[in-house]
Amino acid sequence: MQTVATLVLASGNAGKLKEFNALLSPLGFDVRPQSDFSVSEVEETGLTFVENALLKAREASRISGLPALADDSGLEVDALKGAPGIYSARFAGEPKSDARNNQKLLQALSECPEGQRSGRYWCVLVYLRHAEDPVPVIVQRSWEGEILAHPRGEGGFGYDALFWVPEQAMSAAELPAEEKNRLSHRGRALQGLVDMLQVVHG
Ligand SMILES: O=P(O)(O)OP(=O)(O)OP(=O)(O)OC[C@H]1O[C@@H](n2cnc3c(O)ncnc32)[C@H](O)[C@@H]1O
Ligand SMILES: [Mg+2]
Repeated sequence: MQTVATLVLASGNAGKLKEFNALLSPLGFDVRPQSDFSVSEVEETGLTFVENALLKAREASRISGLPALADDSGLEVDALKGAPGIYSARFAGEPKSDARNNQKLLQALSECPEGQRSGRYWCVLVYLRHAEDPVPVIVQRSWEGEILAHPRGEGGFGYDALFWVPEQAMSAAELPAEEKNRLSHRGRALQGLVDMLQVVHG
């Protein structure tokens, strides 16, 4: 297949990289992880997903000299006033650990009854043509769900085993990968981004 574009993925998260590859490779994108260029993790100092995604994309593009795609995402839980939000990756502190983050989430909701455990994943994608691109392409999507009281399923990453998807009657970790990519915050944001790239950049 003809390569439509080469880009660097500004993420060190193996779960995200797997999902991006599955979605972008069939569309003809040559997707390179930022580790190929020894891009190190930037400090995520923003107060919004979009600021953090911009910081990540800019750094990856600056170091690699390629267009960059960054994802800043997280889980917003209503009963926790939106936490862990932009702090989802480091909810239980450093070093980042999905297992400890999940434990902390269960603990924080231990008194919260069924029916009051609503939440959503957010994904903000930023695409930069180059490090100083003044016209970033930005797409944000959410995915509604409920936080389970016990983990279910082995797939996905992050909080997926605790994220119940009512329409499918499964946790995100029980959904087949293609199904998660079709429904998820990241999958739908990426679809939106690809559509916008065709309009904005031809
Ligand atoms: O910044 P990069 O290098 O991309 O990797 P990261 O894991 O630090 O990524 P974020 O800063 O964007 O934090 C997002 C966190 O939100 C959670 N998360 C986001 N999308 C998710 C998904 O599809 N399934 C499960 N958890 C998700 C998960 O805990 C991630 O670590
Ligand atoms: Mg991060």
